[in-house]
Amino acid sequence: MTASSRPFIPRIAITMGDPCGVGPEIIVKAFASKDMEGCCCPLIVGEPLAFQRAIDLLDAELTIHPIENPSEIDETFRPGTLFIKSAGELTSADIGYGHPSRAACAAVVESIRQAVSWALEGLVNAIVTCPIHKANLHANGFSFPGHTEFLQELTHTPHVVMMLAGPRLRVSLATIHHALADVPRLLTPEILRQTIEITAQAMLRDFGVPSPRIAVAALNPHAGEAGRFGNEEMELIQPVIESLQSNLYRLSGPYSPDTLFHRAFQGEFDAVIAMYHDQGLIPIKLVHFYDAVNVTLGLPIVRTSVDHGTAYEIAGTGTANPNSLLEAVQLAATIASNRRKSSVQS
Ligand SMILES: NC(=O)C1=CN([C@@H]2O[C@H](COP(=O)(O)OP(=O)(O)OC[C@H]3O[C@@H](n4cnc5c(N)ncnc54)[C@H](O)[C@@H]3O)[C@@H](O)[C@H]2O)C=CC1
Ligand SMILES: NCC(=O)COP(=O)(O)O
Repeated sequence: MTASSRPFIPRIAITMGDPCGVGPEIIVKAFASKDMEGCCCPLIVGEPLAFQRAIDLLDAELTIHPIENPSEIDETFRPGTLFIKSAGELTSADIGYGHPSRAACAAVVESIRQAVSWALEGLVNAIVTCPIHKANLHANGFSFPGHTEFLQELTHTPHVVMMLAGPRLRVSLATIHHALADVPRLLTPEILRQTIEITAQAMLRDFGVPSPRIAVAALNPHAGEAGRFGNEEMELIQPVIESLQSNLYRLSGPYSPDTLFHRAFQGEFDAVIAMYHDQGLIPIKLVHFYDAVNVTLGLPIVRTSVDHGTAYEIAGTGTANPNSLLEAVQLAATIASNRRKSSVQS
């Protein structure tokens, strides 16, 4: 078989996240299972000590194989070997379970930076990130609210959208990590337009959904009840929806938020645009906590992530569920393949 006739197996860099949380454990569980078999060629960027500790904790049948460059691995995944690029030198004392570590911050940030740099160079087809402890990073000089904004900066992307995607519900956020009191001021026609258009493009190209049905949530109860509970629907959301009617996607709303997510979950819509973080994430985590994936839409690279955080309180207990990570890897592979197909066609 020639290189060009070989099936496309995406190479995926997975970042360790905070080594004091559940990141290394869920990675080890994923690498020890057969669930990634055939889907990709995965490698890790992080602190090898954290992975050896997780292997020992779980008594996993895995061997660590250090690498320097993704091109060193060319085989479709089979359980047994954890290929890892070291991202800094930490000691066991630096990565105590379940509490923030100042010493680990540089390696956490470097692992993300390295994965993005490989993706921009075309050495990997996608990156998957494990959770970081935001407050700890902020306290130690990291100036971004989270991965999303850091990746936006590293890739010089003007606007990105956070989507949480589960099997029956997909939600894009018009605003992300902000105080609730700031949300009405941050919701501008431009932000709404970009969120809707980037979501529509991703539904078409990345998710392969033709003519996607996109529903826009209202901000206020009962979609404002004709102005009685707020004017954002009449003055902002409705005009933006009317200005964006397209023959590529089906856009509608603004809908009462209290019933919209149920309707989308029942299959009436392919994606929902939520106005703020908890409006969108509460419903999706209620129904898809273990199988939703965080996807950054609009980037030139493919990035997915687990939907959960560092879970410090269970770190080191061996009880972390790896399913969101497995879903994130599968979705990254699917998006990478879909992007490749669309670039071949165009
Ligand atoms: N993508 C990322 O980097 C994310 C990072 N975070 C960060 O994580 C830290 C902790 O955030 P929390 O709000 O406490 O959320 P969390 O998701 O870490 O924990 C919430 C609850 O879910 C449980 N949980 C989380 N993941 C689990 C898993 N894989 N298996 C079993 N149980 C699990 C935890 O034990 C806890 O009871 C914060 O610093 C936050 O900023 C939160 C979300 C995403
Ligand atoms: N609540 C979702 C979240 O915090 C993920 O943020 P990011 O690190 O992916 O930007």
